[in-house]
Amino acid sequence: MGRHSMGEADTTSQSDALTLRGVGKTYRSGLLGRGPEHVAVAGLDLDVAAGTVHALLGPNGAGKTTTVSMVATLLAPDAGQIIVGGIDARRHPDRVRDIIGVSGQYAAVDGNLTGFENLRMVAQLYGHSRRDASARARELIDELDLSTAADRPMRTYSGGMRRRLDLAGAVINRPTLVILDEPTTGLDPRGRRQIWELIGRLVSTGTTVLLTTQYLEEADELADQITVIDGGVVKARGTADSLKARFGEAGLQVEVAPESCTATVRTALAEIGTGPPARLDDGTWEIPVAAGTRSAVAAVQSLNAHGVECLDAIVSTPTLDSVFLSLTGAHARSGADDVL
Ligand SMILES: Nc1ncnc2c1ncn2[C@@H]1O[C@H](COP(=O)(O)OP(=O)(O)OP(=O)(O)O)[C@@H](O)[C@H]1O
Repeated sequence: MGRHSMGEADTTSQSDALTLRGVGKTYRSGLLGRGPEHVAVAGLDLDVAAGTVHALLGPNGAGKTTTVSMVATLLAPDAGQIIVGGIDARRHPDRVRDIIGVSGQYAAVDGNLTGFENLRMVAQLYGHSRRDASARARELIDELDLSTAADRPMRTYSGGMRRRLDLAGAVINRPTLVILDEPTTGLDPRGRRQIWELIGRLVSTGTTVLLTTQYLEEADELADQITVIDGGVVKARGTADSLKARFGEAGLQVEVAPESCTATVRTALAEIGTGPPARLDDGTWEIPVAAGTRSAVAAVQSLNAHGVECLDAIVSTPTLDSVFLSLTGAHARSGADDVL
């Protein structure tokens, strides 16, 4: 597979590929927009360095799709500034469209056409000659591992294949910024991993990726930087590790002697935890704690002081799930929720 031919972006510096300043969008419903207003995005700032993956992470209704739709020039912001590759998106949306690729627009162009025909058509819509369009379509079909299905009608494709074809459509014009709205929602773990690999390859060629996701492991795996949004505002931003360090809660798993009094264990653990202890089905206990191994020592001491024998105490490191929960009050999607 041609590792370095997929994106062929010309952004090699670490300058910003995308900048948002004070971007806002309010939806107005009712006749002539005179009904209730809904603020979907409010005063959003974002800086995405060239050649990196930036994930917008948030629960349902957080404002992720609205944000990327504005960057993709599919929706006009009411306020603020969006600069893509040095171009003001509100003033020059056509020029921005020339340098971006957007997912979700190509997979279902025509289900009766083959994957190859679909891609060739997309390339022709971008102005490539039929010959160049064919060559580019074949090249991407190889790179996206779709060769065996390339000459079958699209309607026979699995969800994962459609998603890969859609990604091919998004990169066919060699964009410098690729915008992917929930690129793996609904895919099984294998399909999800394939898309992650493709995104990794895109970025290794210098392309910048802005993606939205509700999956923590996706942001954790792919993103150089994560912006957590909820209710249209930024709750936090940083690398996965820095978010975990700042907002994540460590957990302590404790095993006590089987004959121990439940109420006493609860009391002893409550004294050292940062939240209520929970007794799991297998009889072990779990409790959120301030990060650090001292919590395990503190648990043993507290249990001993209450006359409870502690058999084991292990501190687990903070996960992005606890970050998500503490910032948005919602649990993230696990990825197993919505397999096709
Ligand atoms: N066309 C619209 N008219 C009115 N309200 C809208 C419209 N589109 C989105 N909204 C509302 O704006 C808010 C942000 O929606 P958006 O689709 O951007 O969120 P999201 O983070 O992408 O959520 P999801 O993960 O569910 O797609 C939500 O409360 C949504 O109901």
